[in-house]
Amino acid sequence: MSELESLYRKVLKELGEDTEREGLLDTPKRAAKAMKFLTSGYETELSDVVNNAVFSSDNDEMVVVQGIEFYSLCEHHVLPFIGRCHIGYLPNGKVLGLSKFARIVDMFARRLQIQENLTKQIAEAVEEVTGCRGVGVIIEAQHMCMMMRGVQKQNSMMRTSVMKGAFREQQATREEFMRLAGI
Ligand SMILES: Nc1nc2c(ncn2[C@@H]2O[C@H](COP(=O)(O)OP(=O)(O)OP(=O)(O)O)[C@@H](O)[C@H]2O)c(=O)[nH]1
Ligand SMILES: [Zn+2]
Repeated sequence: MSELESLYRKVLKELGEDTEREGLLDTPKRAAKAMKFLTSGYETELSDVVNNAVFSSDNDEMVVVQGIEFYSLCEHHVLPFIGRCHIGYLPNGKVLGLSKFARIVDMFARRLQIQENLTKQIAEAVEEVTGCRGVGVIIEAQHMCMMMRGVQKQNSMMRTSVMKGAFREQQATREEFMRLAGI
């Protein structure tokens, strides 16, 4: 039994559960496996995710990848926050393989996070791998710690953004991004 598995067993016992009953026999193992997956971003590096899928291109117009869904865990309550991420960038001779945007999002989402930091880490990663002239990231998410417990608000949405380079300096670039991202 792994350390994580035995800790989950202890948690179940502390909650007053009978860990020997049929339905719970494999639960510590399953929970440990699930949590390892949900935090697998800690074992992932940007270079592995990108896998050299950066291609030369003389198209220097804005590229937007809209609506990348993600599942993360808030670092305060270890409860899920779930949402969508929109990424835009202005290439500077190099473009990134399309699927890699989603892989970058997952790499950072599968860690304990706050939404603001997740947004910033994604923007910095896109900037680092593409050397782009600017990048914008917007995340819209709902936090289970605010829905299932605590203040129990079901309909609020948190929207965070990070704008870098031309996206920060030029209003028109920022607006084009918002329009293409459907915000
Ligand atoms: N800014 C930000 N806050 C977050 C995020 N995820 C959770 N939180 C907040 O973190 C705060 C933690 O507040 P505390 O007062 O220490 O914890 P708490 O008593 O459980 O707070 P309540 O949720 O208000 O019951 C709460 O306001 C959460 O809503 C996030 O991604 N970004
Ligand atoms: Zn929380």
